[in-house]
Amino acid sequence: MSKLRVGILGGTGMVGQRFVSLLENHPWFEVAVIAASPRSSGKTYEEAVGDRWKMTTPMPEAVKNIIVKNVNDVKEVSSQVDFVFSAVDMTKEEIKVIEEAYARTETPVVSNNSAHRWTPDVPMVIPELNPEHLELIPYQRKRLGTEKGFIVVKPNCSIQSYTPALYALKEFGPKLVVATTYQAISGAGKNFAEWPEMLDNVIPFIGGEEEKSEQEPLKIFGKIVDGKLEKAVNPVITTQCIRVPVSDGHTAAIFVNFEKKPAKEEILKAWKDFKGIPQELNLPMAPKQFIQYLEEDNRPQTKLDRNYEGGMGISLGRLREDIVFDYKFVGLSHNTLRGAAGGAVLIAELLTAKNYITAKE
Ligand SMILES: N[C@@H](CC=O)C(=O)O
Repeated sequence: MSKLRVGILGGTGMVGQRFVSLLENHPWFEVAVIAASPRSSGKTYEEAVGDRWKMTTPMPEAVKNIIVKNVNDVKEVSSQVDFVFSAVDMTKEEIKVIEEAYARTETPVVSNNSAHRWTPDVPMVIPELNPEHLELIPYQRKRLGTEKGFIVVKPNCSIQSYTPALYALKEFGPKLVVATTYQAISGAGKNFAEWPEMLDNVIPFIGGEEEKSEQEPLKIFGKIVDGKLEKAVNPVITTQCIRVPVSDGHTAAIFVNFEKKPAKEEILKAWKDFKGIPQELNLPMAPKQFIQYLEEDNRPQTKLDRNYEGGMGISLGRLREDIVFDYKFVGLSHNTLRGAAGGAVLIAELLTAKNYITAKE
């Protein structure tokens, strides 16, 4: 089969660059269009990014001479792609409007943005956890008046270091969770050269992050009722989100109470055995082993473990009983791979495998 033609909206920013890197040599997808702000349009991708290339691997040759298009030229961009990834940098309201405009041109949109995460008929998906939420797509298409176009979003990066671990323990009814996240500076789209204040420093505030970290897992745990996603009531989650001087990798320290307290061995087995459709279908970006548990007391560590399974796996450690809660443990996930562009590419692979994304005639 020939590759599907992909557009990257907001291709010059950090997440956009991550999409460009991940799609180099992708077996199913190829970058056909890169779109960005009017400021960048008309320039080659190499010129538009200039010295702001933040990936550790070089810019792929195949994209250097692509002429960047204006992201607001929805019809023109849509006419040249089968679907788009959205990493646009606009206000929430503008993002809502532009992502729907793309969907209405019969172009599926896989978004890294938060704007549509609470739109009731827009699935917010971690492919291993809640692929059944894609069943919202026909309802959404009906609202949009489309046959093929729709929007699917991925959740915030912060929740990925603990939500899979809790979801894998669903049978024991996780009911109360306290999570403190230690978030890398790439989550703010920055590196140390651009944010020297972060060296030797910790900042105890990330705007809007605690609300997302508490609420978004409940949509993932939720169920579809009458074509709308109804969020779950449990687990009740309270968080503190802290920016730490780490380049990549979000860590979370978790305390949890269950309806039925499992034995430690049951938890370890549930994590080890947990897999989803991406593993069953052997999707190109899917980690073979989604969750790894590290026995050493000093793991997981960002430097050693963030790239586990190409940055798409979750690393857990330090599981032990607690004197206040049933258990506590530590989780780690790569925030710009599993937590951002990698998670979105995996969603697009799942959508393709399930025929929600197909080549335009
Ligand atoms: N908001 C997060 C980025 C994840 O999507 C952060 O600031 O780390």
